[in-house]
Order: sequence, then structure tokens, then C-alpha cells
Amino acid sequence: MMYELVLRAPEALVEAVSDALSDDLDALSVSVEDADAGTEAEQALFGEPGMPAPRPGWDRSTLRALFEDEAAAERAATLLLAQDWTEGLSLQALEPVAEQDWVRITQSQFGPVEITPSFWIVPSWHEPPAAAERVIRLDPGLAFGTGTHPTTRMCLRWIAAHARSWSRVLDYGCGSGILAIAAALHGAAAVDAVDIDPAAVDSTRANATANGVMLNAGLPDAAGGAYPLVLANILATPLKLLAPLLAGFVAPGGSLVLAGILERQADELKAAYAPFLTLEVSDREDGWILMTASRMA
Ligand SMILES: C[S@@+](CC[C@H](N)C(=O)[O-])C[C@H]1O[C@@H](n2cnc3c(N)ncnc32)[C@H](O)[C@@H]1O
Repeated sequence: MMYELVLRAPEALVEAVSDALSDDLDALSVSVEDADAGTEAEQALFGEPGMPAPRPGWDRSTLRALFEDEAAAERAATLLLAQDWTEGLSLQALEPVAEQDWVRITQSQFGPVEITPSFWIVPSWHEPPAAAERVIRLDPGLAFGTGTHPTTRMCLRWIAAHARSWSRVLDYGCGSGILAIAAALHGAAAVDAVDIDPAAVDSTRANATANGVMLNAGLPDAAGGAYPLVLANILATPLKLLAPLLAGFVAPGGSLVLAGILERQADELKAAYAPFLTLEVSDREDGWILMTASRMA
């Protein structure tokens, strides 16, 4: 049975204790909460979308670390509290967590995500909503892209709004393969999905199979030729570096759809793509923007 170790730590210790728990003491997961949450002393930590919060922790934080069994949790507590650098750290609880509950708690955080009233991303432990005509079955996993991030949602909305029988689609930086699968479900005849991370390529293949769609997933050199639709949800810096490559993949009459860009980065992106294509902001959500361009036929 899994055990949860609950510790109270002053701000200065939060990062070092979390690192020690996950790197040296075999914690399966570590979460940090404001120990004063729900009281007048509660503090909010704000960060730019997708960026770490400006401060690593609250004045007093509660750290919750999950362990495989009681012995591992006890060992971690004993070792941590015996260190001379952990003065101020205190043990709040060491208690069993029923595995069933842990799975249920994790699953309950991921419900179906509505992209349009008829297009939904649905975890395997949920039934699709009755109105869903197109559904991607996807569980939170190692690779990014479960439909819960604004950048992914904006790309999915664009695909749904522009659905057509694309002869070829390229998903560059495919992560879980969610955009590639969406393109296949919205009419693409052939889809190439590439990523620099081999784990993402594996995840894309598994998710495509689970959704009954055929994709050609691989490392970036699997992409080639011209595509009527090129999708890339990465981040502003790699998107700027990739400008000649990505623009070069867009077929005459084709579209380029870029995400992973913050509102204030719009001009940098426009400038980087200006020699090839004219980018415009075509959607925005939570500080993120979607930028698109078309190539003349
Ligand atoms: C933000 S995730 C997007 C995943 C998914 N396409 C989505 O929309 O949710 C970005 C992905 O791009 C990949 N990536 C980052 N830099 C890359 C590069 N230079 N070439 C190819 N893939 C890259 C990462 O490994 C990651 O899987």
C-alpha cells in the first residue's frame, strides 16, 4: 500500500526538500501547497502562462510526497529530519493512501474537454458526452497534449473550424499526437507526426492506434515535401529558429498554424516568418495566441 508523507517547510527549504524527496529518497510524486491556504495568511503565486511562478513557494508550505510503501516513507522522513540543513522542517503526517483512491483522485482531475459542442477529448475512464460526434480518447501520459492546455485547444478549434480533406498534414512537435489525430478525424488523408522526443513518437503511435487512425509518426527527418496544412505547437524560440523549415513545408494554397506563443511575442514571430509568409493572430486564450498564415495558390 502507498504511503503519503506530509511535511511543513519554511520557504527557504521547499526547493531543496522537494528535490531530495524526488531525486534521492524515491518519492513517486511531490506536491507543494500553501500551508496557510484557506486562512487570512493565504498567498497567491502568479507566473506568466507556461512559466514558473516568480517565487518557488509560500512562507510556509505543505509538501506531500507519495511513496511505494511505509518503509520508504519512514526512511525518507528519518533521513530528512536528521540533516543539519533541514532545521525548521516538521513532520505533519505519515499515512497510508489506498491505491484505489489515488487512481480515482488523479482521474477525477481529468474530465472530458470540449473543443466544440460536437468535438471532445475524452479520457478512457469517461463516457463521451451524448452530443460528441468526433471524439479523441486520450489519457494524461508522459507526452504533452491532453487538450487541457490553451495552446492545444486553439489548434484543435482551428482544425475543427477548417476541416477538409487535406491530402497531407504535418504535425511538427506532435507530443501525444493529439493534433495529428484531430487532423485525421477531420478529413486528412495522410498525416505525418514528428517530434524530437522519441517518447513522444511512441506515445503518438499508441494514441493513434487507440483512436483507430493511421499516422506516420517519427523523428523530425520523417517530415518531407509539401503539405496543405502544417501545424506546430512548440514555443516562440524554436518556432523562430524553425521558420525557414516550417514555412518551406507549406504547399501552394496551404496553411501554417503556429501555437505556443505569448501575446507579447506576436511581433517577433511575424518578423521571423516575414521573408516566407505573413503571419496573423487568429485566436487567443489565457495570454496565448494562435498565429496562422496561408501561402498563395
Ligand atoms: C507543447 S508540446 C505540443 C504537443 C502537441 N502537439 C499539442 O499541441 O498539444 C511541444 C512538443 O514539441 C516537441 N519539440 C520541441 N522542440 C522541437 C523541435 N525543434 N523539433 C521537433 N519537435 C520539437 C516537444 O518534444 C514537445 O513534444
